[in-house]
Amino acid sequence: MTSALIATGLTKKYGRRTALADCTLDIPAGHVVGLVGPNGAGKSTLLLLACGLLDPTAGRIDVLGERPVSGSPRVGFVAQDTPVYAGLTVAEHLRMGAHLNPSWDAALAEQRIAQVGLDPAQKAGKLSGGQRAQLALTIAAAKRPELLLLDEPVAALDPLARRTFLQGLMELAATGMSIVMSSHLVADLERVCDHLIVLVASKVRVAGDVDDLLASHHRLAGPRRDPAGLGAGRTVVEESHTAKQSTLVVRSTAPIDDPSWQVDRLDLEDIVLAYMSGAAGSGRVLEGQR
Ligand SMILES: Nc1ncnc2c1ncn2[C@@H]1O[C@H](COP(=O)(O)OP(=O)(O)OP(=O)(O)O)[C@@H](O)[C@H]1O
Repeated sequence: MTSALIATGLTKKYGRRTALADCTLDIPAGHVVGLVGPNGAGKSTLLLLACGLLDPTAGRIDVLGERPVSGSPRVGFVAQDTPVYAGLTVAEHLRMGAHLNPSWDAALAEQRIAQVGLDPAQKAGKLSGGQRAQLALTIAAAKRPELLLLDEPVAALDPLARRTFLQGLMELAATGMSIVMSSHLVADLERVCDHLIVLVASKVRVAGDVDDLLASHHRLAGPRRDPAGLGAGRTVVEESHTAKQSTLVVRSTAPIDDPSWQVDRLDLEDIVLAYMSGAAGSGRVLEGQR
């Protein structure tokens, strides 16, 4: 597996405030990767470090095998607040992109602007939040970077614009571009991402290919009991109990063959929520998994 991004003990402090603490992760290249986690988990900080707009306080980050350099033609970045120059028109943004980026794909830029219905003569300051997001994505994509980093790019988009945006992303991914996208909209991530990372308080709670995560996580419901009896090779991600019933979210590669459990599939959102909930921090690893 080649890596798009490797972080080792990565730490970023703003004065006395720690934004990212001792984060270690490995994001594979050639995938559309969803980065999810609660507010304040450190996702934006990680992406800013990855594109070289911030320097680490401690630890190390490598992006496409190199230390990040701000403005690298190999990495495109769309920040959370989709910054554009209010006084410049859409067409002027594209001309500036062409001027600044040696690998600028003018045909791609013009085709995307037409596809999303942006008026080239419109000043960026007069665009809606969603239109600004589309412009920012177009500029980042037309650099033809090897890695595109997107920080909550669809938060401001209406459902139709979101679908268009995500389709655009899938087209870019089909060209071989690696994409890492943070978002709280897990249903969207399930549509476009083939790899998912759940980051909670700077730590990876779970990471893996979406198909593997969906296949290996189950919700079990049955008469109340101690989950320790589940057997080897099963990780209890989340558990809740009433006087009579136990409900568990379990990661298991082996089938759950005890007929007293009702076993249900989970969607990606269920899995993410299980890892993000407080119980995930103490997820029990049953004997044989250690
Ligand atoms: N410029 C800054 N100065 C001080 N603290 C900061 C700064 N930027 C981020 N932080 C703090 O660092 C922590 C991580 O913030 P970050 O924005 O990386 O999280 P996030 O996972 O992207 O959150 P969200 O989902 O809300 O966007 C938070 O506690 C935040 O308050």
